[in-house]
Amino acid sequence: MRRKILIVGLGLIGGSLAKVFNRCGFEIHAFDINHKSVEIAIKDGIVKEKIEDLEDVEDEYAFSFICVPVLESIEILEKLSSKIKKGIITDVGSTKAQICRFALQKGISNFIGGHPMAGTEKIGYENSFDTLFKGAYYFITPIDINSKNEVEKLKELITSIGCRVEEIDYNLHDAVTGVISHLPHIVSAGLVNMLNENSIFCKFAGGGFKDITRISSSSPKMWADISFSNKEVLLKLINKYIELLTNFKSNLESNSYSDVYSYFERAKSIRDKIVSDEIK
Ligand SMILES: NC(=O)c1ccc[n+]([C@@H]2O[C@H](COP(=O)([O-])OP(=O)(O)OC[C@H]3O[C@@H](n4cnc5c(N)ncnc54)[C@H](O)[C@@H]3O)[C@@H](O)[C@H]2O)c1
Ligand SMILES: O=C(O)C(=O)C[C@]1(C(=O)O)C=C[C@@H](O)C=C1
Repeated sequence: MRRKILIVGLGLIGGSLAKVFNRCGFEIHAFDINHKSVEIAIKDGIVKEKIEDLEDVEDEYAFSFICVPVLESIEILEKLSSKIKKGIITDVGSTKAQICRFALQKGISNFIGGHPMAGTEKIGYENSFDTLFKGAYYFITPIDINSKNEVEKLKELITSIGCRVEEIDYNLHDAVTGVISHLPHIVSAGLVNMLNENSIFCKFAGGGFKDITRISSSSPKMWADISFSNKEVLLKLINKYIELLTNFKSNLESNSYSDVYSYFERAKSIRDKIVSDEIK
């Protein structure tokens, strides 16, 4: 008998997981408020069964993945944890402190937080693909009440789809992703918001602008949820970023060429190292 995986939220990430787990031989069942995406996935041969209502979920899944925007995830976890007692429940949300604290508070010991550091600016099942996670880092944020055996089982599953698993404390996770993912999305959207639609700026936007703003085509719901879910971290980071720009501004005002040069020189050296480490 094929082992079963439940996916709640069959969008870009849920759909990509469904595709890779189906390829690995699991039987996939799925629930999404957008029933169409599950129906298409059944036609594609990716999903075997559509769950009509989360109240009807049976305790038959080895793994259940919550793949909805982060502010929706807690309610889903609350519902699933009242039904699923034998298998592991995990999520893919971009923030981890809020949901892990909730699981701790409610004593949901079969919940183990997760987060793949892979994605695109596209939304929905129609843009999902089975190689999205290949070679990507995948954070796992266990809590004290998890069984070590179950944490190992989740790590094994994630490794089997080609990810590099990193176990990390949930607070540290949110501090790190605040810097390398959440603040960059806020900044990128800010640059785009400086323009007006159809303006001369849009017409002439070149490679540089398109590179730094690609991620601004991402889901507004996903990013509004992340911003509130990681609010305390982001408020501090935004202050730091304002300070950085303020320093740059005063160096420019005072014609301090060497300081302005150093701003770009430091950035180049760090960015070049990130890219060269990736190739190794
Ligand atoms: N997109 C990325 O780059 C990326 C990367 C890593 C993690 N994540 C995380 O993955 C999660 C999903 O993001 P995505 O990119 O797949 O978004 P998406 O918009 O492509 O998919 C979300 C899906 O969840 C469904 N949904 C929304 N609310 C629901 C609910 N209450 N019950 C059932 N289904 C619901 C939507 O209909 C949609 O199909 C988010 O928590 C996000 O933070 C995203
Ligand atoms: O490549 C992109 O489009 C992404 O934004 C992916 C990205 C990221 O910031 O790196 C976005 C959010 C996730 O939680 C993980 C990955």
